[in-house]
Amino acid sequence: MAHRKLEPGPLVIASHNPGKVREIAALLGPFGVEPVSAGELGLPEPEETEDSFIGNAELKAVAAAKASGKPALADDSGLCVDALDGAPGIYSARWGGEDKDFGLAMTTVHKKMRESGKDTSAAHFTCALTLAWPDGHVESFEGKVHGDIVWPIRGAHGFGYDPIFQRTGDLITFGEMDPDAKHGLSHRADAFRQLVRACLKP
Ligand SMILES: O=P(O)(O)OP(=O)(O)OP(=O)(O)OC[C@H]1O[C@@H](n2cnc3c(O)ncnc32)[C@H](O)[C@@H]1O
Ligand SMILES: [Mg+2]
Repeated sequence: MAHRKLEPGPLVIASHNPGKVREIAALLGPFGVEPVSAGELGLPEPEETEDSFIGNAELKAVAAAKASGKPALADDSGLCVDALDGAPGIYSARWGGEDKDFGLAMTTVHKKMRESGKDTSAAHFTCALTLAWPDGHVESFEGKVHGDIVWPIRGAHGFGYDPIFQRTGDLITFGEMDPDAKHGLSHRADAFRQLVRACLKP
């Protein structure tokens, strides 16, 4: 079935994570949409009750589109560590606790790896992006980037788990990478390319 195209105009970024909102606004830069964040509109942060990245991205995008009456774009993403059977996965934000402390979350990843007898592990980031319209129509895309967990943490760029993730073939972590470079090769960039092809190009 044909994908629905997004018309130029306002687009709600249905995320309460300032790091993500920054990256998504940068990715949307060239496409003539006017990003406005859920925080700016005072939209509530829905509880993420689904058991998949796409399920939670759809839940967040549909809630924001219905509440605002405008198309909305949500991102559900996370770090999946092979040595931890894919954890933290969809619980990546929750490992930061109430204070959203990703120093704590990264230490927890390292501690659990050590407990399972591993000092290193392959890992990947996943990003599900959903565009939703006020009538309930959704378009969803999933992107990935593969790499390894490094310890100790390195770099102060990006957000979340960036300082412990090194993409396969790179010598620097996402935390050490220039933000523009990360925008070109991340899990979010991968999902975004699919979304652009399907919904933003005429
Ligand atoms: O749900 P919203 O409001 O968008 O914000 P959130 O931070 O709760 O977002 P998620 O529920 O999708 O949780 C994803 C978590 O995974 C981590 N994460 C996702 N993408 C990342 C990236 O590019 N770099 C580092 N960590 C990332 C980060 O810690 C996020 O908090
Ligand atoms: Mg969340």
